[in-house]
Amino acid sequence: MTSQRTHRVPVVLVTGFLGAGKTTLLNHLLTNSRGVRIGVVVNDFGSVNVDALSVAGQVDSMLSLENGCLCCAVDASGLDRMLGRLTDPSAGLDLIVVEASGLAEPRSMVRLVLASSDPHVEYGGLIELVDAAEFPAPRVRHPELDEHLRMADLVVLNKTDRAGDDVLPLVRELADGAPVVATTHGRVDPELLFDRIRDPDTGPRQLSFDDLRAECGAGQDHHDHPHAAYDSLTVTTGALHPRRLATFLQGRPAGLYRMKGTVYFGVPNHWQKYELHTVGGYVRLRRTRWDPGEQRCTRLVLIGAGIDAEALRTALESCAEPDPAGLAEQDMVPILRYLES
Ligand SMILES: Nc1nc2c(ncn2[C@@H]2O[C@H](COP(=O)(O)OP(=O)(O)OP(=O)(O)O)[C@@H](O)[C@H]2O)c(=O)[nH]1
Repeated sequence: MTSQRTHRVPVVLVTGFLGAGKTTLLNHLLTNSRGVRIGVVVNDFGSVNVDALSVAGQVDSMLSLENGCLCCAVDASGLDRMLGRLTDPSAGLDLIVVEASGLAEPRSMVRLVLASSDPHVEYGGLIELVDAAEFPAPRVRHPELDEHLRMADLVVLNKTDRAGDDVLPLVRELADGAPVVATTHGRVDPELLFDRIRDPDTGPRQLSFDDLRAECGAGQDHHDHPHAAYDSLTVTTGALHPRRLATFLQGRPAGLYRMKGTVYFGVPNHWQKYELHTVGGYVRLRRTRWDPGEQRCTRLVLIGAGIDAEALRTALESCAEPDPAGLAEQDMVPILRYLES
């Protein structure tokens, strides 16, 4: 192995539609890293990088980008600067994982990494996550998702606990020869990625010129990208009334595909921090702890197509409760049915 080789750090891209489980997979890799030192670049679509908050604390080095898609970068220099900081030998990292936003265009992401002028950067492959339960609906709206599967070096069919048996054969067919691994909660064998560090010959397949031909080339026209039709908004407020939030969730418009973030209820015996995730028809609430000194508040990112952002903001803000300590514990009942066991 030459000394130059030892200084090249594989950069693996993790892509997949909104809510497919990218952060979950990333956290799985980080907690099962088996001594492999991993740097992370997290890119979120909203103005608050919820994904960055979810992985913080577990990672050897993390850089976060928010409010826009990395794939929209006009040139590679922004990503290059970030990758340069992580691949520098002084950072001592073995692998960089870039978690794309759920609306990123994988081809553009690959091009950005391949175009890197940083001699330490080595393209490490594309992992495309598929939400086995929600896959059919976004696929109708975004036929390009089929193509994303064809480009991948590894397809992870996630959330198989929520899906029927018919999805795996379909995804295998669409993946066109790329390996497909069926999982729950992003629990892929980390060796699938780490092997590539130890044995570069098992690295990503070479993408052809056609694969990479600039769909958003010289003119950088992003109208074909999934995110062109999507809006996001961030709502920050105090405590939410659990019943009002439950009603909001039940009546949320179909276009509101994704919600994520932190909810504060402040109801007696429910002072904890709650993480809320909605993906299509799926709603989950997870009880967790506030960090020391963390402000007790609600902060949610909402992402959808054809949504009336201001109406949603008003509707969610009107779930606020100025005196949550005055509520009774049974007010939590309608919302607790979404609580993860
Ligand atoms: N039932 C089930 N839920 C899962 C599984 N994997 C992830 N989830 C849940 O799906 C929700 C979304 O997961 P994330 O990992 O945040 O998805 P993401 O792809 O990072 O989301 P975006 O960055 O917004 O695109 C969370 O509530 C996860 O706990 C799974 O295999 N089964």
